[in-house]
Amino acid sequence: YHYNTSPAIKSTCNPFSPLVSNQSSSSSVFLRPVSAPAIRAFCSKSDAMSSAQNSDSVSHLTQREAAEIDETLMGPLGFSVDQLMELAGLSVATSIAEAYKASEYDRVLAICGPGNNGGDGLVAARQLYHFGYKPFVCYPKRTQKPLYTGLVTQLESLSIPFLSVEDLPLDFSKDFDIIVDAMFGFSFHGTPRPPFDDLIKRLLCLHGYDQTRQKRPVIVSVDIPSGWHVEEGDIGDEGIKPDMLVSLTAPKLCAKKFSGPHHFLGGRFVPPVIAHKYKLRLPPYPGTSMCVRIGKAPSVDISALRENYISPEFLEEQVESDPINQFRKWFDDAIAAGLREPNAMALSTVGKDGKPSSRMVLLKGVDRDGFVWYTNYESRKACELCENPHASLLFYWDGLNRQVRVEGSVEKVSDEESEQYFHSRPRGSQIGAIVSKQSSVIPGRHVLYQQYKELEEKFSDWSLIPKPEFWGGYRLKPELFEFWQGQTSRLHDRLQYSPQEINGKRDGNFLVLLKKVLLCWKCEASINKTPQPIKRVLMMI
Ligand SMILES: NC(=O)C1=CN([C@@H]2O[C@H](COP(=O)(O)OP(=O)(O)OC[C@H]3O[C@@H](n4cnc5c(N)ncnc54)[C@H](O)[C@@H]3O)[C@@H](O)[C@H]2O)[C@@H](O)CC1
Ligand SMILES: [K+]
Repeated sequence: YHYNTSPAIKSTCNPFSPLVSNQSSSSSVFLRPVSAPAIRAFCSKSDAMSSAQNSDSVSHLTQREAAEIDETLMGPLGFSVDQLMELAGLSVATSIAEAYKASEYDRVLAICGPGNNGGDGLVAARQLYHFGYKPFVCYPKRTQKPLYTGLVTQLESLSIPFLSVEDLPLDFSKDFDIIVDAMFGFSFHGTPRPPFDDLIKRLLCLHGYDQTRQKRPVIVSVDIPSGWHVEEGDIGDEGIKPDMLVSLTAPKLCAKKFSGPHHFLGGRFVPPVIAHKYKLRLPPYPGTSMCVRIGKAPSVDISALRENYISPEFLEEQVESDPINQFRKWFDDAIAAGLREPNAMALSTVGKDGKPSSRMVLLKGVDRDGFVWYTNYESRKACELCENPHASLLFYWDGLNRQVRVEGSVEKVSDEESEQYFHSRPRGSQIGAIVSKQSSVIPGRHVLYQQYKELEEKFSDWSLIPKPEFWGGYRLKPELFEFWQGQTSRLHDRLQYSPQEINGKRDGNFLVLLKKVLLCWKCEASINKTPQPIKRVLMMI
C-alpha cells in the first residue's frame, strides 16, 4: 500500500463520484461473470467452478495500476489499510484451505516481508490457526507501526511460534507442509536483499525434491511470487515456482507466467467504480466465499480421492428407538450445520425390465406415514413405480459425514394432499409443473419458455392455477433404515433398523411393527444383552 494519499485524489472533487452514485448501470458490466455458464450460479464452492474459469479472460494489472488502485481504495474510497489487509489475509487463508486440507497439510510456515505483503501473511497465519492449521511465523524485518505490532501481539496471544531466520532449518522439507511466501508483493523492485535472498534460495532448493518424488512442502505465494518481476515474472526462469498463487484485488501481469496447479483470486472488496475505471474483468465470487479459483483445476487422480472422515462415534446406545425420530434428529443436525438442500435425496426405482435408475428429488414431508415427494406422474420414475412400487431413498449429508438409506414400498398420496401442496408452491413453480412434460423429448428450450410465458399471462390476474392431473406426490413407507456415520480409516458405523416378524406375522402398519420390534428388542436385550433389531456393522469400504 501507499499510505500517503496522492494530491490528485486528496482534492475535494471525488473523481469517482458520478460512478459511485450510479453504480448499477455502467459499472456492473465489468463485474459480470467472464465466461459464466448457467451452472455457475448453483455452485457454492469455488473449486466447483474451476473448469468454468479462463485465466486469459481475467484482467491483469501493471505495477503502476496496482499501486494506483491501492491509493484509490485508501483515499477517496475510504478504506483503511487494516481493513484491506484483514480481507486479503482471510482470502489467502480460505484459498489455502480450499486447496490444502488441514488434515493433510497442517504445519504452515509464513515467511513475512517488511511491507503489506508481509502483513497479509501475518493475518493469514492467524486465520489459518483458527481453521485448524499449526502456523509458524518468520518475520525478520519487522515494521514498528501499530498495525503490525498489533498483528504480532495477536499471533503471540495464540502462542503461534515466531522463528528467526537462524532458527529455521536450512532444509524446509521435513518440518513444514505449507510455506506461505508473503515476502514481497507488487512494490518489489530489483533483486532481493538479505535475509530474503537466502530464504528464497531455501525455497528454490525445495524444487530439487520434485525429481526425487519425495514429499516436500507446497509453496503458496501471496499476490506475487517473491523475487519475480511484478510484470515480467520469473526472468531467466531462476525464481521460485510456487504451487499456488493467491492474487489479490486482480492478478498482476507476472501471474500470466504462473504455471502451478492452483491460482486463486482473493480480496473480495473491489468496488464497481474501480472495476469500471480499470476495465477489470474479474470472475464472480461464489456464494459467500472470499476466494475464487482462476484457471483450470489441476487434473486429479480419481482413485486417490479420499477423505478420512473424522466424526464422533455412532453407537447403539445413542440412537433413538424409533427410526423416524432418529432421522429427524440427523435432519435437524443437517439444517443446523447449514447444509444446502438437506432434503435432497437420491430416489432409485426399478421398472419391469429390472434395470435400476436414480435421480435426485426433494423430500417434501416426513412423518409416521412415510417420506413424501412430488413429481410428474408421467415421468420415467412414475412409470417404473407403476411397474414396481418399491424404491430406495438415499440422503447424503456431506460435512457431517452421514448417509441415510430408507427403503420401502411406494404409493401415490391422496389427490387432496397433492392439491394442497401444489397450491402452496410459488406460482412460478406451479406454472413450471404444468409446462414441464418430464421425461419427454421436446424440440428445444424455447418451447418451454413460450408455454411458460403464455401461462404466466393467462394467470396474471392471480386466479387459481389448477393442478394438472399428471402431477402429484408419492409416499414411501419405510421397511428398512440404515444410518451411516463415516469414521477414520474406513471403519464406518452403520446402524440398521429393520422390522421383524412377531410370532410369524407382520403387522400391516410398519411403524406399529417397529414399535413391537423395539419392545421385543428391549426384552431380548434384558435377557441376553444382544440388541436384535439394530445391527451394527463395521464395514471396510
Ligand atoms: N489493493 C491493494 O492494493 C492491496 C494490497 N495488498 C498487499 O499489499 C502488497 C503491496 O504492499 P506494499 O506496497 O507494502 O509492498 P510489498 O509488500 O510488496 O513490499 C514492499 C516492501 O518491500 C521492500 N522491498 C522492495 N524491494 C525489495 C528488495 N529488492 N529487497 C528487499 N526488500 C525490498 C520495501 O522496502 C518495502 O518495505 C500487495 O502485493 C498485497 O500483498 C493487500 O493487503 C490488500 C489489497
Ligand atoms: K509474495
